[in-house]
Amino acid sequence: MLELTAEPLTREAFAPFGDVIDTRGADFFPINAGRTKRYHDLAKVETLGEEARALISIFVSQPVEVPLTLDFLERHPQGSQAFVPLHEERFLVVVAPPGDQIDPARVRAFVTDGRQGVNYRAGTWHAIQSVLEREGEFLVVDRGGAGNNCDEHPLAVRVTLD
Ligand SMILES: NC(=O)N[C@@H](O)C(=O)O
Ligand code: NI
Repeated sequence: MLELTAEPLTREAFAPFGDVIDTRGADFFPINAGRTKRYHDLAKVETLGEEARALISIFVSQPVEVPLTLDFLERHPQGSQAFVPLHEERFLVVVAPPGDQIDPARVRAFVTDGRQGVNYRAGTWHAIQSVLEREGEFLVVDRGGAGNNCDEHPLAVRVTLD
């Protein structure tokens, strides 16, 4: 069983796996006669393969128990997948770099601070949505289309919080 302690999520640490969606530390430009700050292009949406298109969904998730025990990670080879909390929900993120095998030494666990969202780049191995403390609502942007877009890889992981 791989034992991990979740680290606070940062853009830098998450860079090998995708993007952190957050206004803090991001550039913006004014639009709408200066009334709006556009935090532009915060994450790369990937929709690959046949009949590919971007989907916008809302996930309503029940909270996970901590320590979180996992027996697999999944990946979406044909597209990215973004999760943005709608009510400052915190969630756990367990990831491994793209590739056909998972190297346990390269698996990382993060905890978000409620304001952060994540965008898993296509092929990044990740745990399924794991909200903490209370029911969570997430805006999800991912890929629809033909063919398989979800692979599972067995992996036994136990994630604790500091
Ligand atoms: N299955 C599904 O749409 N959700 C998962 O991909 C997930 O990462 O939660
Ligand atoms: Ni997923």
